Order: sequence, then C-alpha cells, then structure tokens
Amino acid sequence: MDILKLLSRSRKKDNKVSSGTGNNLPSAGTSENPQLFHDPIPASRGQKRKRNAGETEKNETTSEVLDFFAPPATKVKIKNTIEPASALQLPKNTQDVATLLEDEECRQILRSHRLKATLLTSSKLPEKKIKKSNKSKKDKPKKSKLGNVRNKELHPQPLTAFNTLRTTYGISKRLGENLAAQGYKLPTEVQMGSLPLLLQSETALSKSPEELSVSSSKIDLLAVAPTGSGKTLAFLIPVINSIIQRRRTSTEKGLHELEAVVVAPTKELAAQIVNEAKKLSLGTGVKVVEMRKCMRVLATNTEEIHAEDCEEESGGEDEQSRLTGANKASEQSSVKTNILVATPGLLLSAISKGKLATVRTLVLDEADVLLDELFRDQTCGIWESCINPDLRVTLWSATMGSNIETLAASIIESRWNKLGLEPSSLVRLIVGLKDSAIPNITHRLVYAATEPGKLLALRQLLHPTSSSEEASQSLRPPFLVFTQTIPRAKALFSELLYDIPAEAGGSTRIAVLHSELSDPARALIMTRFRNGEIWILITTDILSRGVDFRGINGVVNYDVPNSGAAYIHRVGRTGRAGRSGGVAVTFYTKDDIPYIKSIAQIIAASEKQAGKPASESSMQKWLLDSLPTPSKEVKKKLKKYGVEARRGGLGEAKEGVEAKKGKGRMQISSKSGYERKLENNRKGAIKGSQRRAQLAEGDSGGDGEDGVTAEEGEFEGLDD
Ligand SMILES: Nc1ncnc2c1ncn2[C@@H]1O[C@H](COP(=O)(O)OP(=O)(O)OP(=O)(O)O)[C@@H](O)[C@H]1O
Repeated sequence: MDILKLLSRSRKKDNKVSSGTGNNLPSAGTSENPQLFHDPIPASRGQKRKRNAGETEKNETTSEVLDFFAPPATKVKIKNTIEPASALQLPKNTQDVATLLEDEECRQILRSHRLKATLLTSSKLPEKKIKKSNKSKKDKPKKSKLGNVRNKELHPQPLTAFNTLRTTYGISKRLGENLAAQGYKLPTEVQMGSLPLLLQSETALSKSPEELSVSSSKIDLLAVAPTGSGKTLAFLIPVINSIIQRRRTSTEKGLHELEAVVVAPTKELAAQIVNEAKKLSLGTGVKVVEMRKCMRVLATNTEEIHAEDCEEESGGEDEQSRLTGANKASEQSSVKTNILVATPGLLLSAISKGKLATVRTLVLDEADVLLDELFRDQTCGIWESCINPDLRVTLWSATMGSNIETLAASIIESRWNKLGLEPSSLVRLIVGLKDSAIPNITHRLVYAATEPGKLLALRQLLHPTSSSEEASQSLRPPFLVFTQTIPRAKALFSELLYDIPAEAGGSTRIAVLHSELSDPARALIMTRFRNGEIWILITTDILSRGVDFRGINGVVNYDVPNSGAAYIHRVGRTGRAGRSGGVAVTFYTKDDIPYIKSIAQIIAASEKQAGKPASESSMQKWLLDSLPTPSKEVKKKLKKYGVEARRGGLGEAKEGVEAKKGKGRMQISSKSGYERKLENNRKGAIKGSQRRAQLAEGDSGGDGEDGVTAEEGEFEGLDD
C-alpha cells in the first residue's frame, strides 16, 4: 500500500489531506486527555481517585474527519470515556471550588501525575522549623551554597480544573473566558503543578504548614516537563494575569509599560508564542509584540519603555499609540507593548546599553539552550538588564542539565547580592522522568548501514511495497525530516522532490526550511505546513525545539541528533498534548555507532515509562550493552559539531586524501557508490588525458600558465 497514492486519491478540493484511514494518529484530531501520567493511587492512600485511575489510556477515540492540524476543540467522539484521576476532583459549585485540598490529597495527586516540586534555594525558610517538620530523613533539606536550604520537597495545591483558576486563584474573568474559548478542558501536568505556584504561591502552599514561609516569598520557577505538554500556556497565563491585575490597581501610566519579556531561541518559536499570547489576551487590553530586526527597545525621559518599530505596522497604527496620540510627530511608528517576545541576539542588540527597568517577569523558554554556550552571554545580558526589584524569572524546557540548574540558581543569587534584594525562592518542578522522551509515541532505531542505505530506507517509509508488514511500517504525512546540516537538508530535498505523485500535488508537497532562507520564506513554509499543504518538511535543528505543529504523524531523524537532548526535542514534535500514534524513526549508519548509545537509552527509558515490559522493549539489553559508551570529550564535540564525517555539509569527497578516507560515502545521492566510483574514474581519465595533451603542447612550446586555466575551464564544463 503506497500511502502517498492513497492520500492523493482521497485528497480534498481545499488542498488539505484527508483519509479514511489512521484513526489512531496525531493528525486524527485531539486527545481528549492531554495528560501523560495518571498512575493509579494505591487503595490504602486514596479515597476518591483510586477508582478507574490509570484506565484512561484505554479510552477509545474516533474521529470523523482526518484533519492534520486540527484545533484543540474538534469533533471527537469519545466512547466509554472514563474520567481521569484529576477530573474526578472537579468541583460542582463555586464554594466547592474554593475549598483547598488537604496536604495528603495534594501529595496523592502530585504523585499520581508524577509531579515533583522541590525548593532549590531560599534564605526565607527558617531552618529550625523545617528540621522539626520533616518526618523522614529523606525529606531532610540540605544546606546549599546558594541559599539557606536546598532540595526540600514541596507539595503545592495541584490545579485540578481550569475553572478553579478563577475561583481559587482569582485570574481575570476575560482571561478565563479566552482559555475556555480555546477548548482546553483538563490542565496538563505542568499546568497542574506550576499555575497555582505562579498565580498565588500563598494559596498553593497554604495547606502545608511547614511550607508557609516559602509562600510568603516570591517564587522563581524552573520547570522541566515533556515536549508538547503545554508549557507555553503555563507561563503565559500568569504573565497576562499579573499585567491585568496590576492595571487594576495602578495609575494610567502603567498601561504602556513593558512588563514581561519572553525569550525563545528561534524566530519560529517566538512567533508561535506571540500567537498563543494574543489568543489568550484577546479583549484584555494586554499587548503582545514579537521583536523584529528594525525595532529598538528604548527608555524614554519618563523611564517608560517601549519597543520602537522603524516601519509602519502592517495592521495600521498601533491601538495604544492611537489612544494616547503618542509619537504622531515621529515618522517612525511606535509600538508600545506589555509583553515582548524575542530571540536573545535580537533583543540584546535592541536594548543596547539600556535597562529593562519595568520588566517584572522574564520567561526563558527552552532555557537549557538559552543558557548553553551558544546563547549564554546574550541571555545573561538580557537577565542583567532586568533591574526591577520585583523581577520573577521562570525557566522552561523538556530537558535541563544540572549545570544549567546551578547556573540559573547562581545568577539569581548574584542578582540578590548585586541589587541588595530580598532573596526569592527558586522552585524546581519536574514532570515525569527528567530528560526523557514522551512515552506516547513509538520509537524506531533503524540500522541503514550506509548513507545510500538511509535514502533507500526513507523511500521505503514513503512508498512501502505490498507486504502488509512493510505497509504498517510506513509513515503517514505530514512529517518532519531532520538533517545535521543545511547543505544536507538541501541535498535531501532535491533528492526527494519528485517522490510524491503528481496527482497528490507533486513537488509542492515537500519543502525545506533552514536559517539561510529569508524570514518571509520561512514564515510562508511554516504557514503552508500548518495548513496541511506541505506534507514533508525537511529541516535542520532550527525546528527541533518548541515548535508546535499539532497533528504531525512522525519525525524522521535522517541524520542522528547531536545529543540525547536534541533527540528528545526532535521527536517531541509529534505526540503533542497527549496525542498517540506518532512515530519517531532514527536512521543510523556504521559511522554513527560510537554515538547512539544515549539515544538508545532514552528510547528504552521512554518505553519503560509507557509501561512496556523489558521483554517487549525495542531496545534489548544486549544491544544497549554492546553499544560503545562515548567519552565526555566525544559527547562534547558531537554536541557542538555533529558526526564528524558529515560536518563539511554534504560530506562530499573533494579529491585525493579525503576521497581515500572515504568522505564521499556521506553524500546524499541516489547513485550507488559503484556508480559514483565509475563516474569519478571517468572524470579522472578525462583529466589525465587533458594533462597529457597539455604536456605534449608544452613540449611543442605552448604557454604552461594558460594551459592550467584552460584545463580548469574545460573540466568544469565536462562536469556539467
Ligand atoms: N490543557 C491543555 N489541553 C489540551 N491541549 C493543550 C493544553 N495545554 C496546551 N495544549 C496544547 O498542547 C500543544 C503543545 O503545547 P506547547 O507548545 O505549549 O508545548 P510545550 O510543552 O511548550 O512543548 P515543547 O517542549 O515542545 O516546547 C499545543 O497545541 C497546545 O495548544
């Protein structure tokens, strides 16, 4: 069964793809329950939630329409729906809602959803009190170099339903309505754990007496939660709400203040965050702007800060400028905003030497990459310029090395000291197993032996032959294909360009996206992929983090990722918001064997999290044991430059030594090594005969220098 032919047969007029097959695919619609974990609570512990807990994964969902990029609220019929553990807690009326859960109940829900909150640093917590209140040795807080206590487990109130955001945590009515309008029903784990803490830490910790002293101080949060688990919503709701609440109490001037900055590593992610924020802040008067190249962030005489655009906004005059009549004399249009979303380099250069004095929330999305070597100086520069004493920092990612955690904690502490501030509490929230891939997708690690083998294997995924086993191994579009470098992405694109049948849209169904493209070209490809017009998108790691294409059915790692973290983020583009059926295929060759152990271990851990018995795991123990463990040095090099043989781009052999080393093996080409060898031999023979002819000419008095030029010119001609 060739899925591309099948899809082309059932293609709708509107250019989107529709098929009667594949109910259990991410593109088949939404998952009714976006939560990844709802472990049963042992009978001895729970009272209400033990019933039916853990059975939710068996819920059967059927979809009427196969819509690749369905919005959250789609026509999904639920058969035999069993309420998830947390849903059973849904309050029936406002009074119930305002009732907080008892400490033991909080602990059970947190455990059931694999949520772990830990106080990392705080000089607020009185030591004596903690020691007294700790029951076991395990809970005993350790002394920290960074604060008075370290690693004390907290048990905040979990958010059991979105409606309690308004009744218990007092979020703005309009914000609550916007949330409901988007069709979100149940909070995801990261939302359950972080929203109460960020919205009202006093309330969130009020039922745990020993934790009261934490709640009285400001909380900075470091959240590590699986890919596609709704971290964007988790950081945007408190940001938007705090702006609305401050407006209620402050004077007119506060309206124009830049109050929050969200930093993300790529333009695509920044644009996506702006889009989400705009939907949430509809009708609230809160303004969100994406930083663009021509903008400057400046402090006016009155210390009011706004982003200034050098071009007219496409949507006409900015609403607030119109209202205030600001900058009418200026030829440049002024964009005043409350929330600015930016990539680190762009923002830092826009701030210049100024300070972000009014910014009270700094959000670092994909914080581990923002604080890693590549962006560290820029991110720290932005952090340093946020001098407001009330600044709250939240850091988010699906992966977070302990070095990043330590760095974040030390930056926070040095800020306290430098600005003479009262210390805040840094809380770490972990959902599930730290640094692991989502459990709701299928991982396949495929040995392709050589580079041409990978191309063959990819084509096999696209066009499986008739055998039913192979057909079941096929990959349904839309899917993403990741390569190590831009030249390799381009080369793979030209190889696959004509692989999609003309009747299915042909070459228009495949595209390549990388950082060498212009911003409008990148944006257009993103829109077409989101609209379901592009089915196969070849890209580099530029799209590996944060980007949310709701209904992606699969991810192909054509080239192995540079690190375990890169694998987690790449494969996390599928299986978003609890959707099941996504597939992640990773090809590896002989050259990759020294590097793939960490990926194999991540797959094994993900399958274990999904409850697969070890005997059924695709990563058998013998395989894990036989793979070599790369040294720290090798891992570091790999992370920075990728697999050596592919570093030069296409991995094409130039000549001489490189060719002898076999570098041409890494070329992306459908020609076999034998064919390429024959071609090279032919070229060599032509070159040799030209050289002999020149030598003969030289013997008969010809100009040697001219001869070389002529030789090169002719060679290029023949090469074509
Ligand atoms: N409570 C919810 N219920 C249903 N869908 C949700 C919920 N919260 C978020 N989503 C959806 O889940 C998808 C993934 O969300 P988001 O992009 O915020 O994930 P993320 O955790 O930031 O992922 P990544 O680590 O890849 O950046 C989005 O399409 C979003 O609309």
